[in-house]
Amino acid sequence: LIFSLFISLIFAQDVPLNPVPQKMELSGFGKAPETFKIDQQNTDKATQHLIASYFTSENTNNKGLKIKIGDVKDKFPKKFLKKVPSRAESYFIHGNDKKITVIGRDARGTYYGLRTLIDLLNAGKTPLGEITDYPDVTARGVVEGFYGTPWSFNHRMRQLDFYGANKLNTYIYGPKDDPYHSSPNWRKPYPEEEATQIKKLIDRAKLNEVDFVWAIHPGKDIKWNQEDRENLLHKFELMYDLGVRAFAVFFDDISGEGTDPNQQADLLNYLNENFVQAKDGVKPLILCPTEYNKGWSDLEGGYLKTLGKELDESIRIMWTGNHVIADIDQETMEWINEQIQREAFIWWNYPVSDYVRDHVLLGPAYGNEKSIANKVSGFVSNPMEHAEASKIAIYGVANYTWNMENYDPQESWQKALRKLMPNDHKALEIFARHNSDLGPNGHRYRREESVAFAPEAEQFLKQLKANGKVENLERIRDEFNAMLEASYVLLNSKDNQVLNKEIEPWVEQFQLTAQAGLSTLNMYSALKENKNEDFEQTYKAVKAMKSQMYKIDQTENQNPYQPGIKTASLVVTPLIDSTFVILTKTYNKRFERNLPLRANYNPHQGYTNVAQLKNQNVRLKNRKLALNPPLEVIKMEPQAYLGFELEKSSNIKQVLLKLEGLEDFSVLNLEISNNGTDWEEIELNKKDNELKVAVNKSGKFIRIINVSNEDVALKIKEFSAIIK
Ligand SMILES: CNC(=O)C[C@@H]1[C@H](O)[C@H](O)[C@@H](CO)N1CCCc1ccc(F)cc1
Repeated sequence: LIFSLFISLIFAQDVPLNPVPQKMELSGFGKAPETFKIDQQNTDKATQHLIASYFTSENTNNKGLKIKIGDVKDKFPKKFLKKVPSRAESYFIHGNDKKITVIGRDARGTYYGLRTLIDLLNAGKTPLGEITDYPDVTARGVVEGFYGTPWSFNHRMRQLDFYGANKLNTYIYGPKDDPYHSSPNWRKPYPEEEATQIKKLIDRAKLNEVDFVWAIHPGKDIKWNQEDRENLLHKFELMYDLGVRAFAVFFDDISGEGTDPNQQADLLNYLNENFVQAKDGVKPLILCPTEYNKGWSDLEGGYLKTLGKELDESIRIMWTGNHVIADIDQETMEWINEQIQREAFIWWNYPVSDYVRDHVLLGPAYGNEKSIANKVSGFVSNPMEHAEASKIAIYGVANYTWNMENYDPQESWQKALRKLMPNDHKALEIFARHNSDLGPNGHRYRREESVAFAPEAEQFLKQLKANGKVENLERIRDEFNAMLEASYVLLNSKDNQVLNKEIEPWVEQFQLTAQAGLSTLNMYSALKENKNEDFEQTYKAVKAMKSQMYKIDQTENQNPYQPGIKTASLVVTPLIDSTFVILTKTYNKRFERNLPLRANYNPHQGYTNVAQLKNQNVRLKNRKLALNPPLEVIKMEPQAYLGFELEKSSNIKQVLLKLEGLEDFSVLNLEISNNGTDWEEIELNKKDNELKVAVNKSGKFIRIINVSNEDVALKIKEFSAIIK
């Protein structure tokens, strides 16, 4: 065993076998010859296609190294046949300098054996000895189940090829925003064009030994009656006619009638009897329950217990873990499997980013325990809307689900980067290691980021705050330089234009971040040498970079949820912003200057004569300019005012005001102005303290002003302006 482990270690470093096989007893490798002679037994279409695509007239002839490939039903030496593991999709390879034998337990096993052999041949090697291999998890792959722009047809075709190459066998089609998957059109057939595309996807899936699972999401408006039962059956028939042979029913993220577990179970059992069992070649049904995580399950209600009791045992039940976004451990599985009386089918909500859309999640796929292989009936990843970038995590899931106990997140991550960008993987690594955390979010799910750099950043800030001098300036500068250079290599790389297109805005933002970092370090040096002109010059440069970043953040990736482009948000960006403020504060104090401290660029300022609110921050998000609501009570003397100064005169669409603690609202006027001296009052219905005022006038200044001759005390819950 030690020996075979030793070999597998060499293997792991030396030949990126996707994924790492379970067991290899090799005396080493042969040098792959120029030509081969293929002797294939009754292989299936996918294997024939793979053979034809790799062994061409270029590299096959009668004198070539023999490769005999087939499955356990074919004629092979007994001593080999008995070595083929009994599990589905397993294979056995024997190689010496005369001949290579590949035997699959079944068609898919043969295909995977050939994939492993081709990985070796691509590395110029042949196996000398034996490889015995099988998947740890039955269903392995991806559920396209996110909110946002569904993947394109071309991206899906690429994904299926990636799954075939990495032994993933499941792709569940369930994009939340596809109207024919969900309400209102789940009852309707796909239009001609989409139907044709689905047919092509199914054929491509077959050629990659991937089950294309078509999911329906009827729960928002399903009626528990015969009509809708027929509607669902009819839609499944239509999808069957397109070639779908695996089906799922999602009841997640719904409320109302559709959530009834007895009705859900009856429907699924009905579909199972009248469709799955009635037709040939259809895989077991998959259900995504309404209570799909422990945080949302109401035990007294008995929802999960009901499903566990009522649902035919062949039907898989999906589960995201102890929370909507959660990593999976032993305890998670023991709890849910007991509830539903079967092994749950894991829906891992990573690297999905539809709740942190301004971030890309490019880090290692880590956090799931390695002891759960026989506790799950499936493990699929819900990815980002950025299909190509999601491959980094998906590659990790491929390794994790095939050979779980040997899974190494870091090693898989490095291999994935090389798969995606064979030449410029180093640049991608530098970019990816600073683009992996999600930032603060409602699910409180976080990832490591800038791991190696974080201690340096911490030390730098600590010393800068303590005594204005730092010892690791060079190491910080090196990282910013590496980031800058990586951004140019990435933007210029020909390795993977599809990936480039997806991450380009983030790479541009990353480039500006690196430049802002380097210039902030120049501010540090200029301050230390009292080169005040240099300091102010490089200060201006940083502000200029920040305004460019702001423009990217306001124009790219605009969506109603988390618009914009955030990069390196956990360690690098905070380091730069904090350093910038500390240095500017020090400079202002030392030389009696008052350079604005705000690191982050915002063209609009607060505008007030209330001392309390001098530096009250204003936030611009998606055309909405909001005052960060001050928590304390504000005292406004007569003629005191509070509001905004815009970068330039703009159309002010609407003003929103939520105030508290005001008896008589008439003391305040809402006014706008183009020059800060001539003010125009905007009519307010001064009775309620929650106001949405349509303005639709252009102005550069917006304010509320105390027009009485009494002091006014009030609390501002919201004061914002919609600018178009
Ligand atoms: C297994 N099914 C899911 O995970 C459903 C959805 C989508 O798949 C989405 O991609 C994912 C992560 O954002 N889930 C979160 C949904 C949380 C949510 C839903 C409704 C709310 F009101 C608040 C949060």
